[in-house]
Amino acid sequence: MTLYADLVVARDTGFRLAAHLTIEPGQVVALLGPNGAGKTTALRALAGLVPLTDGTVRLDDDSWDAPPGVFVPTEHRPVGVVFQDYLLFNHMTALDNVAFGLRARGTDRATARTAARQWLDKVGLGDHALTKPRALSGGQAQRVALARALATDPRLLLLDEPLAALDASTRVHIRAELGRHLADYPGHTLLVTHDPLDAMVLADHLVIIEHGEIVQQGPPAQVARQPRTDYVAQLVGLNLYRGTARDNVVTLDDASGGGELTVAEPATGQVHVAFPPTAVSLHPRPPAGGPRNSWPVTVVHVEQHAHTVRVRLDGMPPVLADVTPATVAELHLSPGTPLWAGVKATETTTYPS
Ligand SMILES: Nc1ncnc2c1ncn2[C@@H]1O[C@H](COP(=O)(O)OP(=O)(O)OP(=O)(O)O)[C@@H](O)[C@H]1O
Repeated sequence: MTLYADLVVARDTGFRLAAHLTIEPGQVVALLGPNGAGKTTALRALAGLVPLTDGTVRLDDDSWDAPPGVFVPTEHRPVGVVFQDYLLFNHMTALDNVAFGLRARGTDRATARTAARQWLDKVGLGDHALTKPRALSGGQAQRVALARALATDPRLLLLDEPLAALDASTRVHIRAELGRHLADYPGHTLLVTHDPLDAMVLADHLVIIEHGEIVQQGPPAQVARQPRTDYVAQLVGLNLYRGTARDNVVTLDDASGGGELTVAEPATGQVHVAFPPTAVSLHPRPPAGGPRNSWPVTVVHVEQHAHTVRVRLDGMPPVLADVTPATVAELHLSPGTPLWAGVKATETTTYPS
């Protein structure tokens, strides 16, 4: 059951979205792009909140939009949406908010409330069933919105900047939790976000749009390795690993390339470690002094962007480094050059995975 979307939406402001998306069952596709690129328009077109000007949206043979003949309104699409500001009803309890979607689809009151209670338990809010949204924290409100979207058993889950309203520390936890729910969700997910970290951690496939058109797509690691535009290079330029933390040392998984990193914040258990390519320094010999990580690497690829050069290096772990053109000349960087990579522990961010 593939979701096919050939989205064409022309606005009278002159903006035109023309993007082709496919999402497989269980897949999480992240749609990234600068302000005004057309991300929300794409999400709204899938939800049936904006009709297509041309193209089609269909789930296998079930057509939802195919102008001029076919348009299935939102309430008749098997779609769950989590909006950035959650759009919870303030006069209703958390339970009634979650039950609402089911009631709107014709489920009787008792069945809707039973299902809503189960979903609140699943997102860890069983004790807050009778709380009204204003008395919930941002993270709790986000979970209610997710439970409401999932309670209707949608085939397509649409998440519009689902973590944007949260403060940084809550965001870390809710991101990990959302990742667990998405891993269990068998349907198709589209995540619209500005945040490359959300996209890299939560999605299997990135689609980047600029000016209404797709400029690049692929698995996160591939897009990060081979960005095609400056915007993409800046956006996804993130070294991201998984491993097991014990105090300040993280032993990286084989899938992340192995090796060990010393991090600033002590942690235990499974974690992600991230740092930007600008935090990586390159040296001809092992760098001396300071609380830094250093390990031997070999240059795989050197790519010039507008103001920096991105260097892809193999090692344990492999790493991306952004350096100046002067450094490229000074260190004679070309594929095969052996070097040492250095990253200060204080430049790393660690969070539970
Ligand atoms: N209801 C509307 N009527 C006409 N034009 C619209 C409407 N909504 C959005 N647009 C225009 O469509 C274009 C794409 O907007 P959209 O909100 O989809 O971008 P976005 O990538 O989601 O941006 P942001 O990250 O700022 O939310 C913009 O030029 C915007 O002005």
